[in-house]
Amino acid sequence: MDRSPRVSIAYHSRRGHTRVLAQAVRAGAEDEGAAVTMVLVEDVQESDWETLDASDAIVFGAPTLMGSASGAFHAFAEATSKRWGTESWKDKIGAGFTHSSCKAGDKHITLGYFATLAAQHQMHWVNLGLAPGWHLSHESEGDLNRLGYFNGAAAATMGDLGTDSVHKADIATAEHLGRRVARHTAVVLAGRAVLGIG
Ligand SMILES: Cc1cc2nc3c(=O)[nH]c(=O)nc-3n(C[C@H](O)[C@H](O)[C@H](O)COP(=O)(O)O)c2cc1C
Repeated sequence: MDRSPRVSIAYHSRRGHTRVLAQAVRAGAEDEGAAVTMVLVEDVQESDWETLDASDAIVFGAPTLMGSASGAFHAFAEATSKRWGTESWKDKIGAGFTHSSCKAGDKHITLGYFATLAAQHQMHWVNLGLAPGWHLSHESEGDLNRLGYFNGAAAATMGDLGTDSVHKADIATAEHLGRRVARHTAVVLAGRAVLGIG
């Protein structure tokens, strides 16, 4: 493969916490050599659609609101139906992350929804790839994947706290996801090049 993996992060954030995660995913992916573009799903321009269409991987991100991805993200997901119709995102890499106030807060539904959206587009889902942290008595809240999710990166910040309070372990977990997506995308691109399947 003679080019960097192209990774887009398509996300929504109301108050900035999910943006902190998006920036961490970006940092991790860039650390692994990916070219990363951020797409704000509440304001998708034609150039953003072109960026998404040209991406090797798309990472979905949104706060969990009322037990699922935010309404703005769902509106974006509906707008991707044109790509669904043309199967133009088929075989891209997909992954996801979410933030909410509660430690659990039904975030698994948001991550599961992202995986379903990727499956509808016939994409390949990359999970978090971490054992759960902070689940044995000698472990700590500072562990990677401290909230114990598998389908993507999840973070929790109490509802009255600002973006400075996003937990360092959650930021590191999001960085891990970005590195994993970039690495896996590079492997897929190299494999396709060797096999001559584009
Ligand atoms: C309408 C609404 C619904 C919410 N629903 C949930 C929820 O289901 N679970 C949860 O843990 N937090 C919930 N929250 C808290 C949000 O997840 C939290 O404000 C959000 O993740 C902050 O991220 P942001 O700064 O990126 O917008 C809700 C907040 C609002 C305003």
